[in-house]
Amino acid sequence: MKRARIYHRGRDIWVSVSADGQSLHLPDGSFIPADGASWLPPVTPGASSYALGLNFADHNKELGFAPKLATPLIFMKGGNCFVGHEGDTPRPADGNQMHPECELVAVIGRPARNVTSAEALDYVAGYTVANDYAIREYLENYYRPNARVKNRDATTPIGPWIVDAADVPDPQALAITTRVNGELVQNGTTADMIMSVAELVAYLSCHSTLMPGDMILTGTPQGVHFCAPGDRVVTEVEGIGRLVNHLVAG
Ligand SMILES: O=C(O)C/C(=C\C=C(/O)C(=O)O)C(=O)O
Repeated sequence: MKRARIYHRGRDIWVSVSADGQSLHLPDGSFIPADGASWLPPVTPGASSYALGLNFADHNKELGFAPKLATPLIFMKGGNCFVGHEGDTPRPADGNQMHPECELVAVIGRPARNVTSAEALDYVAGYTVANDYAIREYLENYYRPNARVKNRDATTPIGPWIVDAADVPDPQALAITTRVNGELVQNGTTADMIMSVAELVAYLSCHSTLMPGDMILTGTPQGVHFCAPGDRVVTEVEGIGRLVNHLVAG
């Protein structure tokens, strides 16, 4: 099953999505086409969002970092940075080195505190896709993790929907791709994550109680490709969803 959040007739509502992703089932029992819907980020208001940087050895290598960091690079995302499927993302005038980062996102389903990796996936309700844009000019001379880069308004497209965990037999066996104006610029797999989804849930749950709706962005594979206003950026995680975003001047 898939669930999405849309803006419909003046209301912010959660809907179920047909298996083929083509229609949305409204709470009143009626259906509307998915094409043309006003997609909102499938983020629960008040939930926390954690993100992991440098979780793929090939991406770390292209950026000049060690293949594996001594400690995981965790940062937080505020609600302001999310924008839904088919949304616009502003690229600042001095952000010539802005690049998309396709990521699998795990959504927590029940409170998790000090859970083990072996049991961690039982606490995951579902999965979605994020494009955690980075702006390299803003990263190079600043400490990490960096809110100036990673928490800008509407710079993290997410969605289109959340797929139930029951429909994702192995979150570590999914292709991750990004296409910019049709050109393939990222082509990885969740199999190459340094910390798996289960290890991340367990690790984070030792520091913070993870609550229903909390999200974990799990990092991106190699493929730094600078984008410009006017670009159509499509990030996709196999079996989860295809997220479309439009870069605009900002
Ligand atoms: O891009 C960097 O230099 C590292 C970084 C974030 C990286 C990711 O989001 C990622 O690898 O998925 C940072 O904030 O410093």
